[in-house]
Amino acid sequence: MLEIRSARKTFYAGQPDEKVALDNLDLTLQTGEFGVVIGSNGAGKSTMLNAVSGALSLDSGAILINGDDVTATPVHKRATRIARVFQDPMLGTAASMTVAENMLLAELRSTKRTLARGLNAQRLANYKERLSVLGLGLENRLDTKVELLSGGQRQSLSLIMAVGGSPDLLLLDEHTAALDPRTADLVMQATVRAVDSLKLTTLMVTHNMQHAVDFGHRVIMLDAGKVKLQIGGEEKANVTVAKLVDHFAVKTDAMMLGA
Ligand SMILES: Nc1ncnc2c1ncn2[C@@H]1O[C@H](COP(=O)(O)OP(=O)(O)OP(=O)(O)O)[C@@H](O)[C@H]1O
Repeated sequence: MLEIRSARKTFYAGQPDEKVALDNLDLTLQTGEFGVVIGSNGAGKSTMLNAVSGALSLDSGAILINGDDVTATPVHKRATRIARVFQDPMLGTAASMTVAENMLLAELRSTKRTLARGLNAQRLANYKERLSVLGLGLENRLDTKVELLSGGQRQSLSLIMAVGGSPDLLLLDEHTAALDPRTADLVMQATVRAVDSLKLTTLMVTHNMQHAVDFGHRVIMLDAGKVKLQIGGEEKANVTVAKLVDHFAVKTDAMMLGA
């Protein structure tokens, strides 16, 4: 479970270009819930993820993970509980190493074990099983160098590597934004399979309205550092891209009228 309580973050406080990025933002994500965060540029989406991961400290407010207040916990300590996948498919994996070696690296990072026993049969079987969850055939390419994989396969590998340590929370930071539309859809399907099978509590930021409609349990719309709208349950099941875009349009009209 993730709780963000009255989170406030101001950049350049007291200066002419002061910017309130998070404005007493409140958000709760239940254990096993998949929340999809949308919002126009500058709404505060990245700032919120950075505050949750610990990359950015809040001016005030609190972040709780499974009831533990981690607000003052440094980013490297929080990393043991939080997995994060970024936009760039090149970032999360080592290109010159094989799929299996990348999986081993991720395992060692999350468990602090030594390389002593390396890629033994038990580990390889475990990696195959974990990779098969993605439905991309990566389990049959353990000896392939990662540089030979497509961007989508590579991003999906990053995802499965990130969640190997059974994190309390998965943060997806526009992780399909750098991919072509077809590949982005494939990665989203692989993401949902991984999230469902591992029952991960997930917060995903996306600019892709179709993905916000198609995936996740709840759409969370941010605006000016606050949660403007949340759509879950039955309403989420029936929401359309047009309806979501309407909500953006309302805001834009209001801004044009100087509201
Ligand atoms: N490091 C920073 N220094 C100064 N201002 C910042 C910084 N990070 C974000 N901001 C400002 O805070 C506000 C929120 O930015 P943020 O990046 O969180 O928005 P976003 O919703 O992620 O936008 P986008 O969709 O463009 O990524 C913006 O006005 C932005 O200019």
